[in-house]
This record gives sequence, C-alpha cells and structure tokens, in this order.
Amino acid sequence: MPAIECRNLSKYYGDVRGIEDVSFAVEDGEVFGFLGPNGAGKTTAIRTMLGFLSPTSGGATLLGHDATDPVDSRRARERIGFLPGDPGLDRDRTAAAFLDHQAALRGESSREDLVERFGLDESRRIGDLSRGNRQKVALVAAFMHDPDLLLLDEPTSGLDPLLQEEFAALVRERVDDGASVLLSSHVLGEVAALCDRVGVLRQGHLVAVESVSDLRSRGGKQVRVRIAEDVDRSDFEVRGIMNLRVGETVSFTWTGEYDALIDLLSRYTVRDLDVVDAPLEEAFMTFYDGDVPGPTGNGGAGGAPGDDARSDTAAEPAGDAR
Ligand SMILES: Nc1ncnc2c1ncn2[C@@H]1O[C@H](COP(=O)(O)OP(=O)(O)OP(=O)(O)O)[C@@H](O)[C@H]1O
Repeated sequence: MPAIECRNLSKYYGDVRGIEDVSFAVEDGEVFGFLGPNGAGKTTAIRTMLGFLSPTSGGATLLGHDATDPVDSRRARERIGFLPGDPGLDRDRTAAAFLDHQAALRGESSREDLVERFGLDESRRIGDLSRGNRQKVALVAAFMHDPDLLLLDEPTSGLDPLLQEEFAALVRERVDDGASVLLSSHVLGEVAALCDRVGVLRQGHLVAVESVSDLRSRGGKQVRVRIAEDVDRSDFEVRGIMNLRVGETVSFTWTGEYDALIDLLSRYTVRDLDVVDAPLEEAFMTFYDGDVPGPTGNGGAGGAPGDDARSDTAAEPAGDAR
C-alpha cells in the first residue's frame, strides 16, 4: 500500500484553480518532493490530501485512509506529522503550551530529544520568537510523535543553514525508521539532496514525476577540457554537445555516452579535464519554460494564498476555504 495515493485530485477556490487532475503515489519509505514556483499549487495539494480542504473532484488516501472522509482522515492524521507552510501559531501561548496541546492529541515520544536538538527554548511566548524559532516549534510538533508519514510544506523556510542540515538528518532518520515523507519546496537543491523522486507542479498541474537520479542524468555532464593543440570549433559541433564554448579551454554540456566522449577527446592531447554533473536547473528548464526555481528559491511569480491563512496543525482540520 502506498503511503499517499492521489487520484485525479482537483481543488478550485471558486473559479481560481488551485490544482487540477493531480495523480501520483508516494511509496512506503519514500521521500517525495513537490517542486514548483510560488502559486504552483503545492500547498493546495497538501492541504487537500490531508482533508483540510474538500476536493472539487478526485480523491486521496493517506496510509490507506480516505482523505475525503472526516472520520477516516482524522484517524490517519494521528499517524501523520504535518508542517504547515505558514504555521499560524497562537502568538500568546508559550512554545511549551502549544506543544503540550499537540502532545495531548498525538503523543510526544521524541519531544525532549527534538527540543534539545533544535535548541528550542520552550518557555518563550511564540509571539516573541523569531521566524526561524517559530519554524522550529512547528517542526518539533510535526515530528515529536514519530509519525509514519510526514507532510512538510516548505519545511526549511526561515531555518539557517546549520538547522537545515539538522532537519535533513532528521528526515533521513525518520525514513530509516520506516516513515514516508512528502515535502514541498521551491528550492531545487533541497529537493535534489533529500528526495528520491520529485513531482513538478506548474500552474496547478503535475507536469512531471521523475526520480532525482534520472533528472540528473538527463541534465548531462558539464565538461571543461584544456587541449594542447589548436581546436577547430566544428570538430566539437557534434551530437551530444550543447552550450559549446571554445576558447583557452573548451567547455560544453555532454548528453551522450561516456565512450563517445572519450573517443572525441582521444584525438587531442588533453592537458586538463573536468567532468561534473550539469546543474539540475538545466533539466528543469523543460518543465518551467524558463521559469526555473533557483538555488535560493526564487521561483516565478504567482498568486499568494488568500483567505486560507489559518492556524492549523496535523491535529485538526480547520474547515474549508471553498
Ligand atoms: N484560499 C485561497 N483562495 C483563493 N485562491 C487561492 C487560495 N489559496 C490558494 N489559492 C490560489 O491557488 C493557486 C495555488 O496556490 P498554492 O498556495 O497552493 O501554491 P503554492 O505552490 O503552495 O505557492 P507558494 O510556493 O507561494 O506557497 C494560486 O493561484 C493561489 O492564488
């Protein structure tokens, strides 16, 4: 049984398309990434799967439970950790009071460990915490009951690089313990580092689902070679070569087999050779029509969620914004 299964899931906000006809599955033990620029539908997809929003059509199951059935989806949520993209935590409560409330609903077997690991001061009022520290509270809440499935909407936003590393380690540990993870991001590097497969959302449609390793190999290799002899540009204008630049060094993106590259270079005296994976951005160009999510997360333009900014956690569905 897949951890998540979406079948033709659509969600419209009135006339506004959130997602349309989204179908995919997250296998048991898999880390699956939703990648897309702002407004692509990542949050809508996650919240509809969780039963916080009613689908316009289609359906989803989480851990075998029907997301559209209020009783069944509540049962699923006991075994799920959810990190909302915009955790609207109650600013007047202390972090401890918030976590106590969450713990009463779902458990807290790893709370102490996580609080220590993220260096969280639970005694502080949530309203007095920095954005990064509020994100830590939400992360502890999502992970502290050792859930079997984690749905994490932009989990590292606001975290400094060290804490991002800590978060990545935590995800890997949970997966080693058998959990499955769906996370959304518009940061390509984050998805590439953590996920087995990635689903690319664009204007509400799931336009591709691919393994990260396939994407990497499709992006090709970036080759930089210093050659002793004078090079005739036309010698390199062959199949498999893109983005050719001929100067003091010859550089290009190679999309063919290694043997053919070695054949080509064997005609020269090679002084220096550098072959690395081409940036994943190149593979993604095809999906985004040039609107590529960058390494710093600057995706394309898009609408912002409107009436849907609510305080919600994995515990309670917060109604429907339809
Ligand atoms: N409550 C709402 N009411 C009306 N339209 C909405 C609402 N929430 C989202 N939308 C619209 O649905 C589309 C998808 O938005 P969504 O927030 O799901 O995208 P996203 O990929 O999560 O974006 P981001 O990366 O900015 O969080 C956008 O066009 C957005 O304007």
